[in-house]
Amino acid sequence: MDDRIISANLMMEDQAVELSLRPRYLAEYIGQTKVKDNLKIYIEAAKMRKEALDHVLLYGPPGLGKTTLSNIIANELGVNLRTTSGPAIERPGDLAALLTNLQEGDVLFIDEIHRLHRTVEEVLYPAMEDFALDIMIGKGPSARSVRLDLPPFTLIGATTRAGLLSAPLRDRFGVVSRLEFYNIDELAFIVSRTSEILNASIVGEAASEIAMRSRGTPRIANRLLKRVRDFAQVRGDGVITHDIARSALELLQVDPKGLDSIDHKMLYAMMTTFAGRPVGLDTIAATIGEESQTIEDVYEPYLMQIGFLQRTPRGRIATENAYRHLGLPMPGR
Ligand SMILES: Nc1ncnc2c1ncn2[C@@H]1O[C@H](COP(=O)(O)OP(=O)(O)OP(=O)(O)O)[C@@H](O)[C@H]1O
Ligand SMILES: [Mg+2]
Repeated sequence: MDDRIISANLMMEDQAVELSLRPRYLAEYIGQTKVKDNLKIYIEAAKMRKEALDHVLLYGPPGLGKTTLSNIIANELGVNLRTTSGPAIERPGDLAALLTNLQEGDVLFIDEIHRLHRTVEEVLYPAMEDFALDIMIGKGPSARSVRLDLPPFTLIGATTRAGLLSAPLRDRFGVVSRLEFYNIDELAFIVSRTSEILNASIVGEAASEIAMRSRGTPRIANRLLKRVRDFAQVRGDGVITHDIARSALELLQVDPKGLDSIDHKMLYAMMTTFAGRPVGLDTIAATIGEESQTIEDVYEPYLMQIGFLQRTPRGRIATENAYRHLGLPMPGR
């Protein structure tokens, strides 16, 4: 079970509050400038032509704002948004029902689109390409296929694993956008914005402190802020000062780079047990008791982003920066 405070995955405690924290328009959506600037133009153009926006694929690590952005796109277009997810669509008929209920220009959002069943995916091809639904009528030799027209619509697919998408599906998206980790300033801005919505007062340094430890991820920033706010309420007078933020984050065992005890354990093992030699993903997974998939999709991207981990053909290695961060000498130096 993934219950690390620095987990980018959606946790129970996030659910209630995330809805109220979600920016509703592009102007409120912080960062991701390139993605935003492109979308702005495509949305404007689609509105001018009174056409459905091209299909959009959003990919990137969890918690960076894919679901949020999909909601914003529908809002900006002024259309309805229908939300579903890959694993939730069990049969082709389920997808057909969703598609036939769309109105012209609507957005259909499919989260975790890499987990669509093959048979369902095949229904999606003509729907995306020709706004058509091919339905089989009858069985056996007398079976025939009938084509049903669909209203023009926009499919937005979201995935943490673009590499798992089949080529025919990927090729049918006109807009493919990769969301990046946020920088400290952007995260500090998000933390301040969230504090305002939560009616909590926070000083600038405290917002930056939380931002630095949020692994480039708004979801983590918001979660850390909520925990720190609790400390400020119980230990202080409610104001989130720099001192309170720092000591709360220390108690939560999130270090200044956003690493927790499990990251430390993993890096330590790589540096000592494996003496700096390349280590395979599965070995790392066994060492820290986490699934390989989770490490690869969620934890590794950030460690690579901050230059603590490198992938080599023979396995993962910790970098000099990582040794320095943990205060260990690099082997052979
Ligand atoms: N650009 C942003 N500006 C402000 N807040 C943001 C931004 N992006 C994300 N957030 C906040 O982070 C939270 C998580 O974002 P969201 O649920 O959209 O991530 P996601 O990429 O869909 O994650 P997952 O991969 O788990 O589905 C949102 O509730 C929102 O409050
Ligand atoms: Mg999401």
